[in-house]
Amino acid sequence: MKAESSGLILGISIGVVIGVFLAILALYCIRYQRKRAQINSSSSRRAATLPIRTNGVDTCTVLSDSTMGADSPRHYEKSVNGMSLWFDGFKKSSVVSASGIPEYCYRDLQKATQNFTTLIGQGAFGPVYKAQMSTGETVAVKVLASDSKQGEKEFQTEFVFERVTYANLSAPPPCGSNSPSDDLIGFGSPPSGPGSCSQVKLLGRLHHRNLLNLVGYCADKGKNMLIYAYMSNGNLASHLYNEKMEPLSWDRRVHTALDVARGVEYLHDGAVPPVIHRDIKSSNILLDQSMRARVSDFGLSREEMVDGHASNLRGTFGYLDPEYICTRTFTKKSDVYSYGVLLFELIAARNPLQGLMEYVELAAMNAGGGTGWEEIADPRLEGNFDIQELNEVAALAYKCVNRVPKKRPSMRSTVQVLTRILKSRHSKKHTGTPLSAMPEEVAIDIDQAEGQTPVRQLKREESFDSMDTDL
Ligand SMILES: Nc1ncnc2c1ncn2[C@@H]1O[C@H](COP(=O)(O)OP(=O)(O)OP(=O)(O)O)[C@@H](O)[C@H]1O
Repeated sequence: MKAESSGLILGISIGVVIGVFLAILALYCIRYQRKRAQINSSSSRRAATLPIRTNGVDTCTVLSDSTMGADSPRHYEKSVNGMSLWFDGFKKSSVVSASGIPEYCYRDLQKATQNFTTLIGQGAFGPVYKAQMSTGETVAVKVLASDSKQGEKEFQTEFVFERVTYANLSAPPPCGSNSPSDDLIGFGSPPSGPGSCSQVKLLGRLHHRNLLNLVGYCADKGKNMLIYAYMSNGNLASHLYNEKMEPLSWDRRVHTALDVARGVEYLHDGAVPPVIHRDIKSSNILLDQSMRARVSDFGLSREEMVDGHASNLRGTFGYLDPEYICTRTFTKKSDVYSYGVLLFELIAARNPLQGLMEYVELAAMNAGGGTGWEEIADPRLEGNFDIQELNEVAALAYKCVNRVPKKRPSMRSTVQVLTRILKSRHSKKHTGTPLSAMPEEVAIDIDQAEGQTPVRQLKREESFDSMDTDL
């Protein structure tokens, strides 16, 4: 009996020991499996976020496609390694430079522009050509005229953007003015030079649906060229002033005003460090194939010439903030002034160099209490506009051109006012219409007006980028 019970105890003990051993083994196996799974997933995540490398050159930044529309040379179809076709097509001839922007060789651009015969425009920088890349993408190539001092400066400004702007800021302002006001853009610390990572960050991060971004450049065989997304509907000025073109509808003009306001708002409040455009004007607003506007030439400024001599003033006469002319201090509010002139151009289709603002001042004497601005409306509109809306846009424009910079609204406020105008237009027209039933463009504008993507939270450019991809 005793032997029997001690055998039983021994059996139970052995059973317990084996059970515990098996449980420990099972736990160990589970933990091992989990760890393996974690290692696998983190290594694949790492692979997915590795910066683009082309020809062994690190880009320091992954290029965003957030600015790309249908006209863009980079409507990405991701290839296996995460690089776009845009790069793949040019692997042999282009490299992604240290600035993060792909560099192309002269020969390829010569071929793409049929030996530079496809002229589409001429600016102070030099001629602009339409180019058909071998991938089938269409781009615009700005060639720096070899005799153009302006162009050389501009190339430097656009390409070595941060360095030049910083240098401008640190120069003592002329006209006895004080150092730049708090309003003025500033860069935290001097960048370390061309090709540095701080420069990469600036150029690589200026992405917005309403900005025309640099998509490549060429510095080969003594030629400097800048490559941009091709905007098939040209510039806004030609739509306003070319009698051969269909006049823009009032509706399109308000949407254009909002697109531009959003692009500039991004430069002022979304970009880090903030950027002042310095040359907002209708010829710097380009229209894509769906007539959405993109602001071009941001951050650079041409020097105005007076009787063949450099005036020391950057920007374009007719759009220049009078306060800047006096103090030589350019602020965000100087951009707001130029934007106000552009708004009046949209309303009246009159060139600022041909007395637009004198015309506006005359009309302002009669306009008051939110009425009376309709007398300056573009005759080609043939009265096809909502009078109240036109008066609201004109009142906003008039605030933007206030002589006192502090009384001008911020670009963020202009975006809010314009979205409110669009919102009330559509609620008047479609009372009770759900947003989802409205045309996409309108729904997007109203969405943002209602703060579904609160701008205040979009201080960082990454947030603006993610907003762009929604557009
Ligand atoms: N990306 C583009 N897509 C289509 N057309 C373009 C593009 N870039 C420029 N153009 C055309 O070329 C013209 C000249 O452009 P550019 O930026 O060199 O000068 P601008 O802005 O018109 O004048 P300025 O140099 O005096 O400021 C533009 O007005 C536009 O018609």
